[in-house]
Amino acid sequence: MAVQLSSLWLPSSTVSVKFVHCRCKTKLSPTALATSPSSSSSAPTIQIVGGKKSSWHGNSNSNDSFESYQEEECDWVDLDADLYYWTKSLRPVQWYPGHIAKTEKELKEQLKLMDVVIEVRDARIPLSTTHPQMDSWLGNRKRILVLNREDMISTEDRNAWATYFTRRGTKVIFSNGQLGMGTMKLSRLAKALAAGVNVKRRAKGLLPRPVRAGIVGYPNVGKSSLINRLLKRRMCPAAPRPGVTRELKWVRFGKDLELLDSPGIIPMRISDQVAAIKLAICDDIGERSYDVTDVAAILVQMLARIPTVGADALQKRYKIDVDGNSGKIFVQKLAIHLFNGDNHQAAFRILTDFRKGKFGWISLERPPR
Ligand SMILES: Nc1nc2c(ncn2[C@@H]2O[C@H](COP(=O)(O)OP(=O)(O)OP(=O)(O)O)[C@@H](O)[C@H]2O)c(=O)[nH]1
Repeated sequence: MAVQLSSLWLPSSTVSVKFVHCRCKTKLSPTALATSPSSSSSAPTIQIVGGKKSSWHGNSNSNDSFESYQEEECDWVDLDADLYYWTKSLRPVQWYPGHIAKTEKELKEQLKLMDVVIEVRDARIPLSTTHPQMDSWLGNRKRILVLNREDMISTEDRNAWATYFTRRGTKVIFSNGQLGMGTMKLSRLAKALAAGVNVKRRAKGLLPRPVRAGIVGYPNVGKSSLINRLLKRRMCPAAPRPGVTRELKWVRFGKDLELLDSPGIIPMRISDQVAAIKLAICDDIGERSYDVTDVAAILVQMLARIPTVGADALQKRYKIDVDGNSGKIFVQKLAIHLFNGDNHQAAFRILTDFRKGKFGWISLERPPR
């Protein structure tokens, strides 16, 4: 079943099926039992590893590494299953402003002109930041996958995703749209992939033309920043909120590459609400589409369970215990403690802290196995 799931690239919520086959070495925690839907079978132990280094490959002690690797994998599978239940009762997150509908239509037209398509995703949530229709839109078109915000995940996460995509035969580049890492490699790869275009043109007696590369992806994943970094000029509007780019725009990079910046597109209806909540946590969807308090509460519950963060990190930062594994109570307590009872402000603080990396370099997804 796990093989089927990974080959279908199903979103994390569906990975819960794998749990059935997983021989977890987890212990029951009374607090998690009281609140966690999946805990009726076994609730994972909250493992506090701390620091920036991800526990993806377990600790350095080789005797323990395989066991801890398996346990942590199980923790993640449990977490994905619980996330599904946590999000079930919430107001669905949906965001489809007018400019996205317009872009989707125009982009399909422009795709015909592209020699290569560069799909940008958020490295913290690579599975949740791909459009379900992307494969059908692109067909056999040459394609490069960029996992941007590489600075926001650990080296171990990066290696795990690199292995996962490489095994699937997908060309993947990690980039940093703020500092420009990966951009030169991206332009070289785009030109190399599309080199055949001018070979064909020459054979027909036509003059060579620049390679056309379209940059597509979800909102706020860093598409415009990547182009600006590559051009070393602010040619495309970029800002820390989704939906800044409103128009398709072709820009020229040197003599032989043309890039299309496009507004972020997401589906009209997001059926996977676990993915939607992750988009909200990572600020990859318009803020009006979700309840900040609900999203922050879920983030707290996630962070408490993520091996490299844990309840201790939350306690240390806010001086508040994660009681009964309830993120909502945590937000309310923080509101009383720091914001005169304003839950919205407290929730916003937690989300902002996560987005600024105050809890370390955290990927919210793991490659399916
Ligand atoms: N930490 C970090 N921030 C980044 C990175 N790339 C982009 N950003 C920031 O992310 C925010 C969004 O970047 P944009 O380039 O506007 O994203 P976009 O995909 O064009 O967004 P839309 O206009 O919604 O389509 C900006 O504040 C960037 O500075 C990165 O690699 N790391």
